[in-house]
Amino acid sequence: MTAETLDGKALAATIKAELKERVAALAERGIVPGLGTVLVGDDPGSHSYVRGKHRDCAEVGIASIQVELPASTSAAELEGRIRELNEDPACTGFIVQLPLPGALDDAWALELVDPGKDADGLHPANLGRLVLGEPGPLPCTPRGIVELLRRNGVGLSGAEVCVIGRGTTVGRPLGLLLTRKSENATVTLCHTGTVDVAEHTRRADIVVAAAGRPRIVTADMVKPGAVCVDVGITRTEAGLVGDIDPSVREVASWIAPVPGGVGPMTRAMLLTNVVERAEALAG
Ligand SMILES: Nc1nc2c(c(=O)[nH]1)N[C@@H](CN(C=O)c1ccc(C(=O)N[C@@H](CCC(=O)O)C(=O)O)cc1)CN2
Repeated sequence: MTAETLDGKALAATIKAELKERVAALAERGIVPGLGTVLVGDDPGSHSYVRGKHRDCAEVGIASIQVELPASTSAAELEGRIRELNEDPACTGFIVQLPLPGALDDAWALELVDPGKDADGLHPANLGRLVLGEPGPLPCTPRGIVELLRRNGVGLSGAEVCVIGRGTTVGRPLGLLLTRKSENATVTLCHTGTVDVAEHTRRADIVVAAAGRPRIVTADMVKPGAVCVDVGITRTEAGLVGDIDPSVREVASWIAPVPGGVGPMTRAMLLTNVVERAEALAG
């Protein structure tokens, strides 16, 4: 078997075209959604992701507000810039690009964001809404994974899903999202304390690898016909390497690759959160 590709790049382009129409409809009512980004430090990956987010905004007609700060930024200064965006009427939603450098604490910064402007769905109040099954912005990567599977006809209800990685942006919220009644999957969340990861992945209909450890999922760990979603990105001299070994293609039915799978969907879901919020504000 050679796995078919879950093409996140193509799907993200379709979603952006859909959003462009919704943004045009808002513009006719005099409403322009505005996405703010707060980028601290000089990590090349973070800079590239934020540039991509603003390119996407331009493509669909969302206004961009960019705050760029040096790695030496103090907690007080960062807090001030976040509070400015909370108050800025042109900014309908914003994100703090993670991870923050040095001693700046990710969780502390996320908590400063007005939950009503939390375009990433990572504020504790919005994660709480996810736990309770209440409406609110959803974390972009988990939402992108669910959308990628759904729009390709991969069934989630009743599926055994093994998620590797318990990080705040992907693994943990993905577990919450997949176990909602609307998704109805059974989730096993593996992490560094899991004794035998392969024992869990081999039982799974869907494996999501979000550990950020190159090629940790190999063909012998995957049930024939399973769907595999690669989220981990490691930059090497040879290029980007995912968490899923290329040999898995011979065993899986579908694979979301790195690059071109979940990454573009993360960006498309950020735009979706921004547009949905602007529509809700417009009434
Ligand atoms: N505030 C946030 N910080 C971070 C998030 C997040 O959702 N919110 N997720 C990641 C980084 N990220 C978005 O910010 C992100 C990661 C990867 C991609 C992407 O398009 N990847 C491409 C490869 C691009 C490349 O690296 O050359 C792909 O997989 O095809 C987009 C966004 C951590 N921080």
